[in-house]
Amino acid sequence: MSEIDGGASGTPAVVLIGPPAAGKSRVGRRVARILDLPVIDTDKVVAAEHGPIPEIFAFHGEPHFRALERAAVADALRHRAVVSLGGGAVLDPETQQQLAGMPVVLLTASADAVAERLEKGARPLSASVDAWVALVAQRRPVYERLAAAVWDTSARPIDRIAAEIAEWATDREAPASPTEGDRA
Ligand SMILES: Nc1ncnc2c1ncn2[C@@H]1O[C@H](COP(=O)(O)OP(=O)(O)OP(=O)(O)O)[C@@H](O)[C@H]1O
Ligand SMILES: O=C(O)C1=C[C@@H](O)[C@@H](O)[C@H](O)C1
Ligand SMILES: [Mg+2]
Repeated sequence: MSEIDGGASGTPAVVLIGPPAAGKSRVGRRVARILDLPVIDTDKVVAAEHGPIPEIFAFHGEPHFRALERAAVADALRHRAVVSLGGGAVLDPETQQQLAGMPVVLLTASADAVAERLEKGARPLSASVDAWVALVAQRRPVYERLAAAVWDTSARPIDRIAAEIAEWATDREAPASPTEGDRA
């Protein structure tokens, strides 16, 4: 299953949020594989439909990108899938409302861990570690408020983190064991 076609209608098994380079895309792919679900990466959806994200920022500006992102996120959150959101998607009030009650997992990472990762990709709002640190400091309250669980990806293998998140999501959906009263 690709990262841009979402699969069946429903609610997500896991929604990954967090700062740029925290690992949302990589971890999302692995969690989806374990759960045998499609993965939807909203950055990839926007890029597939509208072109590379750095170009959208450069030619049309951030507000335009956010509008495209909001639509992609709203659609993704209506699917039975593992959904990886873009790092800034949670700033949108409509998205915040839609995430209420969903299995939202925050991925975090230290500045040191991210320093190496930022070298590998073009991220318009995180061109330097200092920019990343400032952006995370500003967003942290929103990330933490929306998260039902948190994993730090700084120093642990992606496979272990993904296995734990998949287990958490499965447990969360398991029907509660019957109480005395229910069994009667
Ligand atoms: N637990 C980890 N250990 C080591 N490297 C990791 C880990 N998680 C992610 N990475 C690396 O960090 C980089 C960024 O990961 P990824 O693209 O998944 O982040 P992201 O949160 O989706 O970022 P963005 O917000 O830019 O989409 C990749 O090179 C990935 O291999
Ligand atoms: O943190 C952000 O605001 C962004 C993160 C990326 O995932 C992309 O969605 C885009 O580069 C913006
Ligand atoms: Mg990503």
